[in-house]
Amino acid sequence: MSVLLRGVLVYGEQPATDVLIDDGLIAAIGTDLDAGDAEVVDASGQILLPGFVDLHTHLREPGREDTETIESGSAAAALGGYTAVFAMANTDPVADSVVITDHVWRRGQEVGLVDVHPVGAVTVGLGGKQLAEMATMASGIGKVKMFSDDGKCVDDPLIMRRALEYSSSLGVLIAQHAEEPRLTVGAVAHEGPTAARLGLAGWPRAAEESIVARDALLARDAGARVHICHASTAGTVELLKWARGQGISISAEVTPHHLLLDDSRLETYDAVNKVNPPLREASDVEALRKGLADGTVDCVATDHAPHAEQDKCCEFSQARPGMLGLETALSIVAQTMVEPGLLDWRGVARVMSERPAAIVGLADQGRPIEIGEIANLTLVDPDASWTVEGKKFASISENTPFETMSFAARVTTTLLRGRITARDGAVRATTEA
Ligand SMILES: NC(=O)N[C@@H](CC(=O)O)C(=O)O
Ligand SMILES: [Zn+2]
Ligand SMILES: [Zn+2]
Repeated sequence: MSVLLRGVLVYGEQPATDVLIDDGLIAAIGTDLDAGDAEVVDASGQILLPGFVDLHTHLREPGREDTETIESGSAAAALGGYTAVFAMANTDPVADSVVITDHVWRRGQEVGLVDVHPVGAVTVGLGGKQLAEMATMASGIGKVKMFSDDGKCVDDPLIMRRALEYSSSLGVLIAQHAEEPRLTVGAVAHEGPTAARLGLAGWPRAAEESIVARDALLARDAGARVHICHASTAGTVELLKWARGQGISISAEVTPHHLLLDDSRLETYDAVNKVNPPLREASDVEALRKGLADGTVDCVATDHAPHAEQDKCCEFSQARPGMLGLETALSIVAQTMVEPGLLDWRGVARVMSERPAAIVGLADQGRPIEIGEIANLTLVDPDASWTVEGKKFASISENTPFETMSFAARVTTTLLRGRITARDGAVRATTEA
């Protein structure tokens, strides 16, 4: 099985070249390569990047297969340019045991469109009281590398401290949903003038920042690493800078929606814009973009959060928080970071593939585009110009805040270990290869 990519710009750089992929590896890079019996992808002017890695995806299996499954979420991921995703543990039942984490990994491999790495829960049932059996999950078939109670904060400082100590002896990563719950009781929107005017209960920046600061100190003392999920405030960016300056091992992600949207979106009371942490102010968006550009914020993660129509199309305070992300992430990063000149395409490779792979320790992802390397690759058309329509997504759910927005760039093709998993809007199941 071989594939010839014709006329691509590797990392967006001139001159255009051909890339031949054979037997899962990059076999040749050069001009006018002989196609032989390879499938030819005419990709002139398209940008070749390492396959994207999403450290933060919700796939809802087991428990809410009416909103997303490992199969539908894998399709969304492949179409979005992803070759690896980390499926969060807040399923039903919670992924706090090796039975669930191994199921997630096995099912992902069966579907074969993207490597679905299970995230294990830090505490039993996301209850925040008792540590889950992290070592058992880490040594299962799913080889859990990341643990998170995402959806909930590990708010008890003693439990968090023990989790960090335990994680560093296991060599795994703890990812924290930074939200001090005492400061967000009943909160549904960013605490600020917009929420005050609209009569929505506010989620203050300090609820996030106080946990980021606390966990940086706990990681320092435990000699451990900590990863901050969905950073949303300018203050978090400042705290990350400070912590790095102290030599603390801290990493952080930002979502595409926090790079593009702010709380002015709430005017319509449409709960499609309700998310945790909430959409903040324009000054936060600006700080997050700058932080991502200068490396203070390590990477982009989608926090792809599918929800059923009945859980979104209701009173704002009752609606579930979260929005889709996998199929729009690259387009938004291109618009918010590449177009204004904050990142070049090499920078996109860094924040969407290389850094996330390094943070979680995936050896086969985020690799350089060189002969002999594993062909986990993504092709981007910078001039595709398309309009978002939720009902056309591979995701079962349709809760996108980007509905009717138009974007210039789009993923056209994804290859997982040399096999085309998505091309021109359609996925290819393993059996068709
Ligand atoms: N981001 C969200 O608003 N929702 C996530 C949970 C989470 O990421 O905190 C979900 O599971 O729906
Ligand atoms: Zn979260
Ligand atoms: Zn999440």
